[in-house]
Amino acid sequence: MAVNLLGYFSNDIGIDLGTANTLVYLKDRGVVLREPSVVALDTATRKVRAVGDEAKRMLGRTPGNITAIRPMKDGVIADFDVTEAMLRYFIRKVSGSAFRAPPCVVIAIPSGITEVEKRAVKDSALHAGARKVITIPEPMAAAIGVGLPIDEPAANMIVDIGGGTTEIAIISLNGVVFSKSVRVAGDELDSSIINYMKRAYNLLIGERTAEEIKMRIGSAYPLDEELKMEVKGRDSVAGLPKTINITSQEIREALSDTIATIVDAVRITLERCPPELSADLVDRGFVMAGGGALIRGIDRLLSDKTGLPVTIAEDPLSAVANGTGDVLGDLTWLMEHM
Ligand SMILES: Nc1ncnc2c1ncn2[C@@H]1O[C@H](COP(=O)(O)OP(=O)(O)OP(=O)(O)O)[C@@H](O)[C@H]1O
Repeated sequence: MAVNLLGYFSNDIGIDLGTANTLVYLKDRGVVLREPSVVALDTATRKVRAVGDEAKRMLGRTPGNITAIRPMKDGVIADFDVTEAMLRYFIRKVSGSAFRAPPCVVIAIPSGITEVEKRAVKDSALHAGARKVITIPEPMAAAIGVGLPIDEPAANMIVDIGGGTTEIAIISLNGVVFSKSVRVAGDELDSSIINYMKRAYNLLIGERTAEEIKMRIGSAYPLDEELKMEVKGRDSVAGLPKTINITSQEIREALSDTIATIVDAVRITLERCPPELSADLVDRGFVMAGGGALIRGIDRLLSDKTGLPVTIAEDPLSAVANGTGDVLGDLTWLMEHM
């Protein structure tokens, strides 16, 4: 067991409390938990029936007495009690009986969050069993997690496309020079697919099917080899189950408006960048993180639209969690800089 800089024996943890997924990083061990941020509740008593993977399988498939919800919506806490129950479940799951003392928890939060929302996240973690809670802005954690040299007097730019929010930041000398957070990301892409299927084929599909379509054939840029997929849902007119075949070209078109919003946010960030830092970005470009970085061709599209080199992080889904884990080793740095 490690001794941290505050002098306690602990198994301190870092948490990426995401709208889509929650990741927990255990000090000296790495990412030990990666589960959907979903909770299934008993509709009448609001008692928690399942959390994480098990609850996600229930989304859209629950009988009347169970409700499966995502307590973090659009990058903020939509349901405090349920978020707290979820955090408690995850913290207990990674700690088991291993913690001799309650852990110090570093939580990454969206940069656009209000003070009230920030307080709510901290309180949830404290009630969930943390000894001390320190928050770090998501893009800062992502930049650290992908290994950008944020302490240098030079522009380090990160674009993190998550489930509920896209976070863009330019960091220099351990500080955020400019950041932008838009509540448009993976979930909005799923909604675009749901709307398209309804409009074009009278086919009603659920969130999980839309996400699967996005992952299997979604793209932001023409593909060398276009893809096809069979989709099942309910015909909104006949009311019966129906199967149709769709192409990646159609889905690209369906996603285009939402992707354009993300591109605009990146451009606005670049327009606000001080000139010396803009000059750095010409060569250094920016790094993409978050699950949205895995949309085929998004790096190419952003590179075309900005004229900058774009790199996708090696493991984009773990970037924020890895960043919270990296700073666990130096909590005094974190307290001085956050
Ligand atoms: N291969 C893939 N292709 C396209 N999208 C993907 C892929 N894998 C994951 N995603 C999407 O990435 C999103 C989740 O990313 P991530 O886990 O980084 O978000 P989060 O941290 O939970 O959300 P936020 O940062 O908004 O709080 C989901 O919308 C998911 O559908």
